[in-house]
Amino acid sequence: MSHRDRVFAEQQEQIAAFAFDEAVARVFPDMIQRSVPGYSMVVSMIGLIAARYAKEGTQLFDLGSSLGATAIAMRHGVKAEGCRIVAVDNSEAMVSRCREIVADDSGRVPVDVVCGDIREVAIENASVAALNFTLQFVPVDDRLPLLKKIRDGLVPGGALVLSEKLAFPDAHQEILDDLYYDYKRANGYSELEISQKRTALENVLVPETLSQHRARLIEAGFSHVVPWYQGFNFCSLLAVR
Ligand SMILES: C[S@@+](CC[C@H](N)C(=O)[O-])C[C@H]1O[C@@H](n2cnc3c(N)ncnc32)[C@H](O)[C@@H]1O
Ligand SMILES: O=C(O)C(=O)C[C@]1(C(=O)O)C=C[C@@H](O)C=C1
Repeated sequence: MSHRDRVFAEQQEQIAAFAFDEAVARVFPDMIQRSVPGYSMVVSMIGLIAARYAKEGTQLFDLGSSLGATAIAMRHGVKAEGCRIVAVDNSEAMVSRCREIVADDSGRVPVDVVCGDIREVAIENASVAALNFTLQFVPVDDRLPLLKKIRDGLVPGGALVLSEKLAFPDAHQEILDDLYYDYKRANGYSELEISQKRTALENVLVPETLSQHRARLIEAGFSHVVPWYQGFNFCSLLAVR
């Protein structure tokens, strides 16, 4: 059941740092759908990417899986035999709900839902990995080691999908921010909700520019970095080993 996101609807005296806690997990499908332009489309396209890149007998990783939407899209996309999906998140509230959602889903590919830190989990024999709006929450200094680990765990020709909120170096920032807040208003968020969530996300969600992402993926050892989606200030890149 999807509950309406009212997490920032009431005036808060002190705005705590944004966390993927029980209150957020409860409303997450509604929150992310109303907050990330193109979210559903990106998730379903990851199903197509998984169909193309998954190789027989390999693992697919959904890193920062929340309620498992991306893992489930991969599960229904994969055509190769003998694959297994590993969904990892360090929020217990997300993981316990994710396990129920995965159990209720009809897909046949095995999905392991792991409660853990993606910086610590072993990535091996992988043909596909997704960081779908997750890397932006990882401390900046930990991003390159994480991407190197993913790159090293991918089989040759394997792919990473990296979806992120972007920062822009110039006037594009204001143009896209204005449109992004219009998107939130059009989805029923009030000015109070928009501004309180913005404060809560400061220093928690740290966006970087497209060129920073591209340079770091190349430094991590990926051969090709292909931007395939942008909706206002949100994008998705396909990085191929
Ligand atoms: C925006 S949500 C991801 C949405 C999800 N990938 C999807 O497609 O629906 C970010 C998730 O990353 C998780 N996360 C952030 N840092 C993490 C870390 N270091 N290890 C594991 N999970 C992390 C959060 O708990 C949260 O559930
Ligand atoms: O609401 C915002 O401002 C966002 O940046 C969206 C965003 C995200 O990109 O992850 C932030 C937190 C929630 O996980 C859902 C969406």
